[in-house]
Amino acid sequence: MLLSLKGNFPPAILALADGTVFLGNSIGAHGATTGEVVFNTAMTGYQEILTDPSYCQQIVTLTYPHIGNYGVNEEDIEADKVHAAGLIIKDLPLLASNFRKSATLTEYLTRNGTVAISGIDTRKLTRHLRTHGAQNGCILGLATGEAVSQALVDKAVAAAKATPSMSGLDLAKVVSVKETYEWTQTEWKLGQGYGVQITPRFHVVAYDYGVKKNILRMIAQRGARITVVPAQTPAADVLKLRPDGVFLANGPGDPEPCDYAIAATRELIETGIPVFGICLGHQIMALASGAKTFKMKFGHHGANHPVKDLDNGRVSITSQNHGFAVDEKTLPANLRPTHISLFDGTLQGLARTDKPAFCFQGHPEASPGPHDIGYLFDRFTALMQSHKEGQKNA
Ligand SMILES: NC(=O)CC[C@H](N)C(=O)O
Repeated sequence: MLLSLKGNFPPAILALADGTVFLGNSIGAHGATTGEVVFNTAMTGYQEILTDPSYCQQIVTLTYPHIGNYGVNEEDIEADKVHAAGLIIKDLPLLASNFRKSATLTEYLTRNGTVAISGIDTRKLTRHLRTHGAQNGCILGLATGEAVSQALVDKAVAAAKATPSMSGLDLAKVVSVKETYEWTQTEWKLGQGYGVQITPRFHVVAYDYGVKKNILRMIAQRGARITVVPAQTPAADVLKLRPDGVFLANGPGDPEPCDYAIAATRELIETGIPVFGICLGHQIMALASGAKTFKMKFGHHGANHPVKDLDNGRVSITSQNHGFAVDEKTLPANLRPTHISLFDGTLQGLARTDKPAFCFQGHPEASPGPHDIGYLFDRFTALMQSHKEGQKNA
């Protein structure tokens, strides 16, 4: 087998469950990893992508060809560790440079125990996934001095085939925080770093199904102190905290088996407290309202997805990361579509017609990605403001 070694990196094998095999170099931890192989088309933001808890048990292929050129830093993290099950890239530049750089991508992957492969024809792999759908895979990162053999290739294919399907997997409770905590950090500013919310106007309870830090920062930035609670917290415990609004986070896995989250959300929406859901939170809100979700062929993962706001016709370029979607045909009468994807027409946003509750399938916190749809956080703040005023006048 032909294999070009670059920068003394040992060989690595990428195998898909259908038996397709790619050879490359191991640029992270040595060992084996398995997961659903998905592709993300964002040009920047690999550190945010790797640390997004929604990628738990997924191996991410980045279609942008140069990954690692600005290294990693201590600030651009969406969780305290890498959650992606593995990384597949085309080219790892041997020089990484940025004023905030604290380590190289390889050092970071190795430190986090993340198996990663470079030198892959990611264009070919992505076309394969687009044609045949997302499928499970295995990366085998060999140790220095180890050689690729047919036995190792067979082992990688067998591991890919043995990986359980993402459908039916409840991973929200796996990645969720186990204890409640308070959050006050606000958005990052050049020269200042992250800020702190010291004069909150609202109290938000955020369900952690695998929450990205930048979502919490954007809510805090708009005047909220946040209590983050574990995924399985019952609605009654949340109500005891007397929130002005409830946030349902993004998260990994299939939304359908998250029965505890669906039940709690149904109860909370009924109380009339403003509720805002993002991604998995959007799917949970839809399920709690009586709609159904389905597994998409290869999902949406990128930072350039056009989404149309059906209320005003405005098109936003958005960040996306989901493999499931809400089925428009199953929407009950009190759930109205607010946004659709201009790539494939799937549902991107919903609002309850009878309660102050709305949700978005993409990622308005845009970390990484364009900030076009950040107005949804303002919508949540406005709902909390009028709810508070309504309570005062009642
Ligand atoms: N980013 C997310 O919250 C993803 C939601 C869900 N796990 C999906 O793949 O559709």
